[in-house]
Amino acid sequence: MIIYILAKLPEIQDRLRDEINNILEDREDIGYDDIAKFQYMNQVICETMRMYPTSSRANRVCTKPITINGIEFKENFMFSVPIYAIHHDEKYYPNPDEFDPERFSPEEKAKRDPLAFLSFGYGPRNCIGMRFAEFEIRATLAYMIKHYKFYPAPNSPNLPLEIDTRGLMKPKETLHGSEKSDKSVTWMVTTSPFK
Ligand code: HEM
Repeated sequence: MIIYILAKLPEIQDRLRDEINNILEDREDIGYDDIAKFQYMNQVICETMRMYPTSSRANRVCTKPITINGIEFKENFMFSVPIYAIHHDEKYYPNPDEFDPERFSPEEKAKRDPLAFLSFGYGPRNCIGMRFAEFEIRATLAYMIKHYKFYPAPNSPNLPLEIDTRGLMKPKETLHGSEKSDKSVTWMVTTSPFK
């Protein structure tokens, strides 16, 4: 999904590439210390996960009765926290269908309730693989953006993508590869070696 978005938004892709090249310079290896410096990349990833959270909801069971904002939760009540709906709530994210990594600048983030971003869930039962996933995504993205430039394939749907929120998030439309594809073309975007 993130590569698709970057193919559609070349200015953001170029800014991200500048950041990666500034930090890695000519090095091929990507270390833990580098990952912590990828501020703009972090913003791009968070904004992708805001618009297209992998899980559209998190489920919980009420262990003791409680009333919150006038809503009574009885013991053993099952309920869902609507991640997708919260991530698209104008109250937290004005113009929510626009992809804007600036929403996750340190200044903007500090103004927002941390519970307005729930891609990995929250609390003692949040995603156990979060730190691993965060590292893996950043290292993979740094390598891909450093070495390739991504373009949208013909007939690729425009942003924002319509998504199916049943179960794990997926686009409603198939993201087609290019008909002129060669070995360097992925299933959803055309690529060309960057150097
Ligand atoms: C982008 C990648 C990932 C996303 C967006 C994601 C998202 C989530 C979400 C939303 C939850 C539910 C949290 C809650 O209810 O508060 C969850 C739970 C979980 N995730 Fe992930 N996850 C990712 C990667 C991973 C990886 C790489 C692993 C394992 C290596 C993993 C293992 C788990 C496990 C075991 C749980 C259940 C935790 C529990 O019930 O205590 N996840 N994840």
